[in-house]
Amino acid sequence: MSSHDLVALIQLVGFQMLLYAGMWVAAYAIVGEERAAVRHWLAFSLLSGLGLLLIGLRPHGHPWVTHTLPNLCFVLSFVAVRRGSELFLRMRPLDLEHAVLTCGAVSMLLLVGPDPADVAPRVATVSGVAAWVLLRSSWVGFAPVHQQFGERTAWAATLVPALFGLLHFLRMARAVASPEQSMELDTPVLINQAVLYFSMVAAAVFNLLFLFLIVLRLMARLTYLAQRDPLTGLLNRRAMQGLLEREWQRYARLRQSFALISLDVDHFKRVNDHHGHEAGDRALVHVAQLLQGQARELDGVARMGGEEFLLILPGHEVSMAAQAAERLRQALAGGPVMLREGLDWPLTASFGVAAPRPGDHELEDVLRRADEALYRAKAAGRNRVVVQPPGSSDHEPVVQACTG
Ligand SMILES: Nc1nc2c(ncn2[C@@H]2O[C@H](COP(=O)(O)OP(=O)(O)OP(=O)(O)O)[C@@H](O)[C@H]2O)c(=O)[nH]1
Repeated sequence: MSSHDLVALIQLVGFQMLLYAGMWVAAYAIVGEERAAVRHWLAFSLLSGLGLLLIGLRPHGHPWVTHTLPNLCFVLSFVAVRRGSELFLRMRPLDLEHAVLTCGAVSMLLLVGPDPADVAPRVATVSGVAAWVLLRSSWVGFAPVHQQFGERTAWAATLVPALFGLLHFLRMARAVASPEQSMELDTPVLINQAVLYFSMVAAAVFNLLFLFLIVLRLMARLTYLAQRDPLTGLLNRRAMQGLLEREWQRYARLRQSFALISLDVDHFKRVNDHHGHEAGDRALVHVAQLLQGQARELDGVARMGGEEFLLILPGHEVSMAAQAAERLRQALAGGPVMLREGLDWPLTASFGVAAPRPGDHELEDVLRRADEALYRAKAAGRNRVVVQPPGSSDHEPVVQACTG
């Protein structure tokens, strides 16, 4: 490859990086929580693109601009890409290490200056930073990517940067071992061509993969939000409907039991009327936390609307569910809720418990009995659990526990 062709390749890679910078600018508007990471990746693409285009200006231009400045850009871009990835993967950024690396490399480059006789220290510095950042992030980043996005993604996200890091390591080793053979990036030798071709591939893999991972994360977040009640974070009615249908199918096909606990906070309107909607919200969050805290991992806990909640307990017979409901009732009634600083309020709830039984044709039969039991609990004076045991008449629920 001629010197002219190599410069053209450098400029091509530079423009490619600027294109990715444009992509991150466009992505910035939609990425929400990932903005901090995207800012770093935008800086990475911009700085490395700028550095490459400045190299493309050689032999014209001031040596500080065409020799030292590009290398400064590369050092900063490598640190930026690593910090962005740490933020994206929810790792604690290693800022002390970043600062030491940046200060050390920048001081070295400024100290050495653009003199053509000092190619080796410049190459060793930049390739050393690149090798360290790429190899170390691949090593440390594998586990979090694996945990969050799966094994194949982890290999894709770490193998290419690791190989690119290895290439930089070889370039650094050559600059240290035989400084006289060390060549700037625009010198047409094999290692420089390899670095440039590989950087095209690595940049494409990195930028497109991480854009894809951002989209994946956004989709997961949207799915999560579509299933949650915004105030309490519990499942919403729609998500609970899905769980109910799944459990009903299991019961209908395999006779695997499940039970429902329907509960409604007593005299909740008074909280709003006396202390305002915000205090009411605080009380609802308290109930939600209590229910979620007591539930098993496989139980479903939903806010069905207003001050009404529903729990589904897979594998539970009705008697076990009644005991669970009684525990919840006692826990709620056991202490007042702090509605705000200095304001405690006694809160109780009424509970209705039901489970499928022979003769049920559809899920609605069980839901109706749970609602009926709850209605009876309210009618009987509130703050109690009413159970409709399997086999009893729909119209004769049993008062299982009663206080208040
Ligand atoms: N703060 C707050 N209040 C809500 C919310 N959703 C519904 N409510 C209120 O919940 C109250 C429900 O009142 P009612 O249906 O009369 O029931 P209650 O006062 O709990 O009486 P019983 O159920 O008969 O014990 C109403 O005042 C609603 O405005 C909410 O998201 N936040």
